[in-house]
Amino acid sequence: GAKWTYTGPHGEHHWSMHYPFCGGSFQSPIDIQTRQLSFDPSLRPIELQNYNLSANEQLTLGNNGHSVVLSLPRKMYISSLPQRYTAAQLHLHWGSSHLPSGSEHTINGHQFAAEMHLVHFNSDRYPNISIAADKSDGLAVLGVLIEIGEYNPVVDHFLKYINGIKYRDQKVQVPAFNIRGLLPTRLDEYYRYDGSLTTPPCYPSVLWTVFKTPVTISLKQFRTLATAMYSSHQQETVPVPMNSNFRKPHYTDNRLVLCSFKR
Ligand SMILES: NS(=O)(=O)c1cc(-c2ccccc2)cc(-c2ccccc2)c1
Ligand SMILES: [Zn+2]
Repeated sequence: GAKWTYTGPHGEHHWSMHYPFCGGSFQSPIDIQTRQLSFDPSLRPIELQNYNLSANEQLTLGNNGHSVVLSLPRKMYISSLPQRYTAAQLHLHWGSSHLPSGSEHTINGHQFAAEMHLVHFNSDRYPNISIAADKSDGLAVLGVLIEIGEYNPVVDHFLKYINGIKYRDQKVQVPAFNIRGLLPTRLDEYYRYDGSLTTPPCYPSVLWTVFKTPVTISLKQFRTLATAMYSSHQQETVPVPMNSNFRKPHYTDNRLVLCSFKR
């Protein structure tokens, strides 16, 4: 598709020129206002199957020009939703080394250092993620807020290979690991709303689950994430550093934002 960026003439305010849904409704991310939440007792703990991958398997870690993307095997899925949502990939959004705030979802206006998205598609209804991507019940994304603190040994399972994917379209194979370890302990406490892809084409096709509890990475890990990669190809004369790859929050309008927990 047409090129898009997070700043400049192809930045998010211009996305709708080539990607009309980006100017539409049900857009993500949003600012989660905890005083406006509706507790929904029917929101069950998130249940994940086959997330505990073995080191004998390999995953593809890539630079797609906008983020670091880790491919996930189809045996991984969410089993607690009305239909099976099968894993496709995970990727991150972050700030810059000078401004370590780059999450997409914010809580009461507070932006976290980064955010991880685990993208799943409705495999009960659609044969693959490309077909599912623009369907209203097509995708389910798990959002994990990331703040700077304790070193995160699980994130290093892929972060330590990031210098092999410095440039756009580079890929490396990495040993798989327990993807569950990337998520917070409490999978029963989360925010839930209907939204969209936070990047073009911004399809309003995402059932969002944002966990209440952030995970931490160390400042050193954050700086690695925020400074290692470029959005440009290796052979390009002008290297474009990849950072601040987050979309600004959108108005919730009259959308209900649910939560699975009281208080
Ligand atoms: N941020 S997100 O979760 O809404 C998201 C989902 C998907 C996505 C992935 C597979 C199938 C369908 C949708 C792709 C991206 C993306 C991020 C960076 C660059 C390009 C695309 C982002
Ligand atoms: Zn994302």
